[in-house]
Parts: sequence; C-alpha cells; structure tokens
Amino acid sequence: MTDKSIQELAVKVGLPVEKLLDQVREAGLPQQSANDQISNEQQDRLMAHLTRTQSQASGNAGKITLKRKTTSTAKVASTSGKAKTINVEVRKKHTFTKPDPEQIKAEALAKADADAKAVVAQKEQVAAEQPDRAQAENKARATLDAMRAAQKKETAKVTQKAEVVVKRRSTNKPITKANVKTIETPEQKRLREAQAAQLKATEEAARRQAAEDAQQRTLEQMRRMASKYSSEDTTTTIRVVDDSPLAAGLVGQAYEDSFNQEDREIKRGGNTKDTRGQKKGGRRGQEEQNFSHNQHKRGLKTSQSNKHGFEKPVKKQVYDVEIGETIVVADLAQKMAVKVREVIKSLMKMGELVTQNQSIDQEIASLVVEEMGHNPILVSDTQAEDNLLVAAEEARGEQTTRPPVVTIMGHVDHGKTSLLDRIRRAKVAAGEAGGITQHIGAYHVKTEKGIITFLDTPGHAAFTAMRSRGAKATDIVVLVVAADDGVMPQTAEAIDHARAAGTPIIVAINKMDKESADPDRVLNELTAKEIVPEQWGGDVPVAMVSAHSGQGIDELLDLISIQAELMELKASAEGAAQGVVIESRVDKGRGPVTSILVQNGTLHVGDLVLAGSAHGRVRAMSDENGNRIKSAGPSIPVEILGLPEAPMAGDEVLVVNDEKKAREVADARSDRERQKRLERQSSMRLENIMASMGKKDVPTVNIVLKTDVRGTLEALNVALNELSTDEVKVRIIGSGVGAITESDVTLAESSDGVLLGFNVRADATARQKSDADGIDIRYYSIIYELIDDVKDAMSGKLAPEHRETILGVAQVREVFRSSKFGAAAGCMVMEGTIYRNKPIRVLRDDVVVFQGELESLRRYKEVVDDVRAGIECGLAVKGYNDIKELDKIEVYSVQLVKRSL
Ligand SMILES: Nc1nc2c(ncn2[C@@H]2O[C@H](COP(=O)(O)OP(=O)(O)OP(=O)(O)O)[C@@H](O)[C@H]2O)c(=O)[nH]1
Repeated sequence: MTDKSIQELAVKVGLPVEKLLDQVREAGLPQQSANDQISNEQQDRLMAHLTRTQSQASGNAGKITLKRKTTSTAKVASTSGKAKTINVEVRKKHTFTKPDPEQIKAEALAKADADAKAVVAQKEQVAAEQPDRAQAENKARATLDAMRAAQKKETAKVTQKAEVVVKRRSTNKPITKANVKTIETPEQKRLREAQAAQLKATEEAARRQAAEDAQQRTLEQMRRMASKYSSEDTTTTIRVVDDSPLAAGLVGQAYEDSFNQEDREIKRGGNTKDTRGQKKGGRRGQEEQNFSHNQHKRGLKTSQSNKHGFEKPVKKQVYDVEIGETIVVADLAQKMAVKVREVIKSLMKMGELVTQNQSIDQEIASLVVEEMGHNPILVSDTQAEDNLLVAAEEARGEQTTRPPVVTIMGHVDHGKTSLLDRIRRAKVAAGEAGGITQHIGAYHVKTEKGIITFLDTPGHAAFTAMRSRGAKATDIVVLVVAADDGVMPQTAEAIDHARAAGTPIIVAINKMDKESADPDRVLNELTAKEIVPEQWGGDVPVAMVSAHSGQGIDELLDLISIQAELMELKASAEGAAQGVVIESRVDKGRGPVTSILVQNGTLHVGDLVLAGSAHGRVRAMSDENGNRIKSAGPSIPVEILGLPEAPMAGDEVLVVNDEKKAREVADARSDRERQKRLERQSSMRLENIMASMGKKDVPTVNIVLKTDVRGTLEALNVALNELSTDEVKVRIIGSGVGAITESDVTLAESSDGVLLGFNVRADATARQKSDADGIDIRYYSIIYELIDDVKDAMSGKLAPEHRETILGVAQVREVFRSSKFGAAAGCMVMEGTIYRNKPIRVLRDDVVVFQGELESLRRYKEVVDDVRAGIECGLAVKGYNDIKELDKIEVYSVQLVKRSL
C-alpha cells in the first residue's frame, strides 16, 4: 500500500467517499475531505478498526463453540390420560470467546462495577424481602422453639418429681446428683413420647414440604413441556438448548472433561451426579428420575444383569472326548463343553464348511478335539453290538443245512400273488392252517426235498428297502414272467436288483395254461437281458408254471431246493437267535407286533430280544398260521409280541442275555438313526436350496402316506421317491403304520398334500376333519394303483378313475355261529347306510382284513335291503368266517370320476 487520497482509496475499496470519510472519522483519523491524503500507517489503522467493528457486528470474532447433545426419555401422562413417551434431547451449546486483551481490561472494569452494583442490588432485595421471609421463618422458628421449650419444661418437671420420689424412698443414703436416676411414671412417659413424636412430625412435615415444593416445581415445568408437545404421536422430541456462556481456559477444559465423563457413564450405564441427587426423592423423585435418566437406568440394569455369579475357572478343563465313526457337530461341541460356533470356527479353519446338525467323520473330529486342547478317544459305533455278535457266534454249535429263503419278483399282474397263494395252498397241510392264514410277511412250506421259506411281500421295492438297511434276508429270487406278456419294465428292474444283491435267479414262466402263452418268446427276451436259461446252455433254471392250474409248481419247488443245495446254506440251531425283521405294525389291542425271520440259533418265548433300537422280552410267539409256538429255528418266520415299539423292516434281531448290554446297543443304534436322520434332513435342505437356485418353484407332490404294515410303507416310500424327476418332485412329508389320524389330515392340509391310505382307513375324527376341511383321502389296496396315481398326478395326465365312496359303517357287537352261514354278526350301524348288494370290506383296527360282499342282511328275522345309522342288524359276509367283535363292516360304492390330486 502507498499513500493515497481518500477519493482514490474509496474507489479501491468500492465505498462511497462519504461513507469512507465517516469510517475514517470513526477510526479517529484526521482526514476531512475527499482530497486529503491518507498515509500507509493510517490505512492500516483504518483497516484494523473496520475488521474489529465488523466482527463485533457478526458476533463471531475469536469464538470457540462447544456443542453437546444428550437424549433421554420420559414417560408422562398426556391430557387424555394415556401414557406417552417423550424423547428429551438436551442440546448444550457453550461458546468461549477468545479474550481480547484490550477488551478484558475494559470488561474487568465493567464487571467489577456490575458486581458491585449487583451486590448492592442483592442487599437491597434481601432487605426488601427480609420482613416477609424473616417473618415466616421467625414464626416457624417460634413455633418449634415453643414446642421444644414446652417439652423441656415437661421433662424437667418429670425429673424433679422423680428426684423427690428417690429422696423419699432412700432416706438413709446420701443423694448425689450423679446417682439420681430419672424415673417417670408410665403416664409421664407416654406424655413425653407423644410430645417428642409431635415435634418430630412437625419438623419432618416442614422438611418434606420444602422437598415436595422443589420437586413439584420441576415436575410442573416438565408437565408444561409435555402438554405443549403432547399430540396423538406417542413419541415427541423436546429440544432444550442451553446456551449459557462458558468460562475460558481451565473451566472450559473442566466442562469438556465433565461431558466426556458423562458420555462414558451413559455408555457404561452408570449413574450421573444428577441421578444420585434425585434418587433420594421418594416416589415423586423416582418419577423425575425416570424422566431425565431413563436411559441411564436401563443401562445400569443391563450392566448388572450381565454380571455372573461365579468366576471363570482359572485352569482349563481337559476332557476325554469319545468319537464314533461319525459325530454331529453340535454333539461334539457338547462333549467338549464349548459353544457350537467355536467348533464350527475350528472346522472352517481346516476348510470344512459345516452346520451344527451335520456329521463329520472321526478323523476330522479328532483333529478338532486336539486343536481345542482335549483328548480324542476313537470308538467304533458298533463296538458294543459287534461284541454281542461275536459272543453269540462263539456260543453256536455245529452248523447244519438250513432251508432257503425265497422272494418272488416280477412285473405287475404277472401272477406273483397267485403263485405265492398256490404254493401255500398246495403245501400247507390241511388242519395245520388253524383256520386263518395270517399275513406275517413270510411263510414256509414243507416239500419232499425239505422246507422252503417264502417272503410274501412281493415286489422288488420291498426287496430293495430291506437291502438298503443292510439286511440280506433272501437267498433266491424267483422271477415271475407271464408267458403271454413277456419281459416288461419291472421284470428288467427285478433282474437288476437281484444281480445287484448277488442273489441267484430262478425263472417261473407263469400263465402257461393260457392259449396265448409263448414261452419261447419269453426265453428269447430273457436271454437278451443276459438271463440265459439252462435248457439253452445257460445257468438260470426255468420252470413253466400255472398258478391257476398248479402246473409246474412242484418242479419250481424242486428247482429251488436244488439251487439251495448248491448254495450249501448252513446255520446252527444252537445258541442265541439272530435274525431280521420282516415287517412290524402296531396292533391296537396287542401293541407292537413284529415279524421276524430267524436266521441263526433258536428263538424262544421269554428271550430278551434286541431289534433295531428296541429291546424287550418275547411275550408270545406264533407262526404264519396263527398257531402259538414256543421256539423257532433257522429260516423260520415268526410273529412276536413284547417289543416296546415297532422296529423297521430289515432291522437286525439278536437275542441277548444281559439287559444292560441290550440297552447300550439299543441306545447306540437310536443315536445312529438320529444321526442319519439329521444328515438326511440337512441334505434335504441342501437339495431344496440347490433346486430353488436353478429353478423357481419346482412343482412338488406332497404326500402323507399311511399303510397297514411297515414292509409296504418302506416299499412305497422307495417307489414313490424314485418317481421324482427334475421337473416334478415327490415329497413324502409324513408316513406311518396304522389308521389315518387327525394329525395326518392336519399335516396334509398344512402342506397342501394328499393323504394316501394303503389298506388302512381314517378314524372317525380324521374323517370328520377331512370332510370339514375338504381334504381328499384316497384309499388303495394295490401298490401299483397307488404308484400309478401319483405318477399320473405328477404328469398331470389323470384319466377318469373308479372312485370309491363309503356308504356306511357298521360295528360288530356280537358274533353267532350259524350252520347255514358260518359266522353271523350282530352289528350296530354307526354311520351312513349298510346296503345288502354293495361291495364291503371288513376292517379290524381300521386295517382291511377282508374284501368281498355280504351273504345276508337282516333286521330281526326279516331280510332287508338296507339298514340306516343307529339301527341294529345281523349280517354274514360271503366266504369269510373269521369275523370278530368290534370289527367294522364298511359298505362302499364305486363310481367313474374325473381324477385330480
Ligand atoms: N390264466 C392265468 N391267470 C393267472 C395266472 N396267475 C395269475 N393270473 C391272473 O393274473 C392276474 C394278476 O395276478 P396276481 O397274482 O394278482 O399278479 P401279481 O403279479 O401278484 O400282481 P400285483 O400284486 O398287482 O403285482 C390275476 O387276475 C390272476 O388271476 C395263471 O397261472 N393263469
């Protein structure tokens, strides 16, 4: 800058000359007109003056602003009486103005002056207020003093009297002040106490009044705020801005520190100074505390609840961790007493991504255990049962030839059942049958060449299901092929299954009585499948049979016996029995009923049996003809009672001496089952994830399946699951043995599933629920019909079907033997109407035991066409004499209806 005229400077700073001249004058400079020169130094002074005045005007010069915000919540009653939560946000803004040395001096003088004035004013005010307050205080003090004086006087009086009493009574002893005891009469004591209490109460009341007044003022203030902000919203934010000026230097720092401390305490959940002060305020005080420090309180609670009542052990516990062949991650964590996520983390480090329900193998599990500082102990899952088997084997005597066990397989309708029936009828001697043939899943026949046992759950599905459980029950497969139909898809499947199991095949070309029979064509087709008949130079024996005429049956049995001889099947009838579960079911009256094929040793009534994960003593045992038996040797099928639950078909059966060992093995087996189930579930989930990744919503047919026996259930399970394709899935969401119950209906309903009953019926409540909820229950008695229906449902090609409608149900109350009709049943019609000319089924415990028609239907002596619900009737079933009390007779009709699942 150089010396300039005022005019030039005005142009330079962009101000009118007049305004600049004013500012020059204000800055105390001598220039008066536009042409006056202004020196460099004068320009600087002018500039300093302008800067000062401008910053003073804006009020921001040398200022430091501290801002803090605290939030708390308060519950207050709104005018409507409804509790409201108010967020109280207190914003504290403190401004520290950097002191200007010149100003400080001036301000200090001003402050001293102001302080002096304030002291004078205060004195004046106090003097002015003095009369009022002094008067009130004097009055209160006077009252209290008067009361105190009165009490003192009274006490003195009492003491005086007491002294007199003492003097009178002890005249011969000198009385000094020290040994004078204050003795007062009860009345005096009462009076004194009453006065003291009154005084105390008055003082207490005065104190309380003062405290309440203070609290009342604060609360009033808060209520005013609350009502000001109260609206229909339950949460309101109140901002209180505290703009009080803050002192400079150390005081500012101290304030800053107090903020930090407060923040820390809030985070920690500790009490602030204020809270402590208010805590003493009784109920009202509490209310206030809630208002301003609710958050702090909550924090405090949390911090207290987080405190443990015990201390972490200083020394780490080292566990011996038993690991089977596989172990579920969650179980492993439990054995080491650590959190599952710790184990999962360890596994992740090893590159294993698993969930808590997944199993890991022994090797990886032992690495994890070691890594976590414990001792892995490797055990075999089957150790206990291996020991039992070894012990049983050691106890066995010399091995002798045992009968072969045969399964009949083949395509649908090629005559498997007919053939089994034919053999049974031909070979079970009359009289031995005991009247009723029981379905126990197997039977044995005696031929000239020895005994042959047939598993009579036909079809490869049952065979596979059994094999999938590790059971090898079948020695020989008889492959039935209809002479008029040849090799069909299921014939080929049966060949594959037999081959996979390494079981020898004998071919029975059935329906040879038919004119259209073409055995050569069948043999040709079999050869194409590498089943080369013996007569063509191969190694597969072939019998030409007719289940209808009985032709070739003996020859077939001979071939079976020869094959068995070649196989040199051996077993020992001595020692503890070992075998396999053929099927099992739960009988309402008798409990779990299990069919067992004895494979080694001899099973006795009273033996302690371990079957799958169930164990119990054999209470009763019968053969396939319903005859009670006491023991059964190798290859003999029996039905036993006494197990607490129904095991699965294919489960291994072993007789054990020691109950404890039986329980051990049973537990180990159920653990294994659980593990497998978890694995299956997680793979299901995985499958679901994969499926939904690829495609959205793969259509799924959900099925709830109930069957009469476990064998069928397993067969159907396998068969239905195999139907799943990439486009349509079949999911069995629920399955079991026995009548369809209400919970089955609920399950089907909740998952949009269909309810399929195979040879079982819905009980009354299930029927009511399904009617009410519109859930379709479908009944079947032929496996392939059920499978075909599901297949059709999947492909959406549903042809019209013969749909059954149940017309009426009668319950047998009494059974009479009649020479004319055999067994006649006295019944009560429970539901609908019983018709004489419609097809019927006999149900025992809601399981179909016979299907046919009525021989007669009567009301008293009179023959009738129908009988309605609530009426008694007499009936006889054509060709069935085994009717029993409480059996149900179900009458149904068949209609052609369009299918939909
Ligand atoms: N002519 C004739 N018909 C037979 C013979 N064996 C069976 N059938 C008939 O063939 C049909 C099917 O017989 P089933 O014994 O039910 O056949 P299956 O293979 O057991 O059938 P599924 O149980 O449905 O697999 C029935 O109508 C029998 O009467 C036979 O040797 N000759």
